[in-house]
Amino acid sequence: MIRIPGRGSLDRAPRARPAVLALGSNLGARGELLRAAVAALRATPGIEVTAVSPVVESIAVKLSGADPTAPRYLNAVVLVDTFLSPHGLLDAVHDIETEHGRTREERWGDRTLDIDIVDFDGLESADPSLTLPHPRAAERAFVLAPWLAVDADAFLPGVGPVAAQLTKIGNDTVPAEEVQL
Ligand SMILES: Nc1ncnc2c1ncn2[C@@H]1O[C@H](COP(=O)(O)OP(=O)(O)OP(=O)(O)O)[C@@H](O)[C@H]1O
Ligand SMILES: Nc1nc2c(c(=O)[nH]1)N=C(CO)CN2
Repeated sequence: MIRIPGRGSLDRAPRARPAVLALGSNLGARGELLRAAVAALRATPGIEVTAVSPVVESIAVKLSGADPTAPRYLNAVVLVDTFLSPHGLLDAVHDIETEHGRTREERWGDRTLDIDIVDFDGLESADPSLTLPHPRAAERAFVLAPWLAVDADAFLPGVGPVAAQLTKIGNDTVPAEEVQL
């Protein structure tokens, strides 16, 4: 069968899709690393950074629970519009992590830079290589609080409004006003 595209599809411009990225760092020059990550996102073809949240600080959560003896984290959320596919965006953020010294020895271990995809245009996916929305975002005030700060109407697919979810779990972050991204 020969498929003849309708006029609409020939004229339709590719659409940039919104995504929500969660950034974290608890090793090295944490603020500098987050700033460098935002610059790298801005420099990536196919990504437009539309908002950068305030920075928050919190105790490191390890697999064994909150660990006050580990270096504290700085976290922020970056909103983007992107022409990349979900996996294309994941590859791009992995490249940025690697360029900034990220190593993977231990699950939830200390790290120079972590960038997670919290939401990609409301998609839901159970693919382990890219689960959407991020399966642990709803339990992380260090994700929800900065996200809410840049989008009062933020909504987590399958969960609901971020404002209500943050009230439910409690906000254990503190503002890190001295760090500007
Ligand atoms: N939404 C997502 N965002 C980022 N990575 C994801 C996502 N869903 C699945 N992954 C996969 O998770 C793998 C491990 O990611 P990473 O090392 O950042 O985990 P982590 O930060 O230690 O833990 P967590 O996923 O709980 O934040 C990645 O290689 C990636 O393929
Ligand atoms: N406070 C805090 N704890 C964490 C964080 C994080 O970003 N902030 N990230 C983790 C794995 O992604 C594990 N624990």
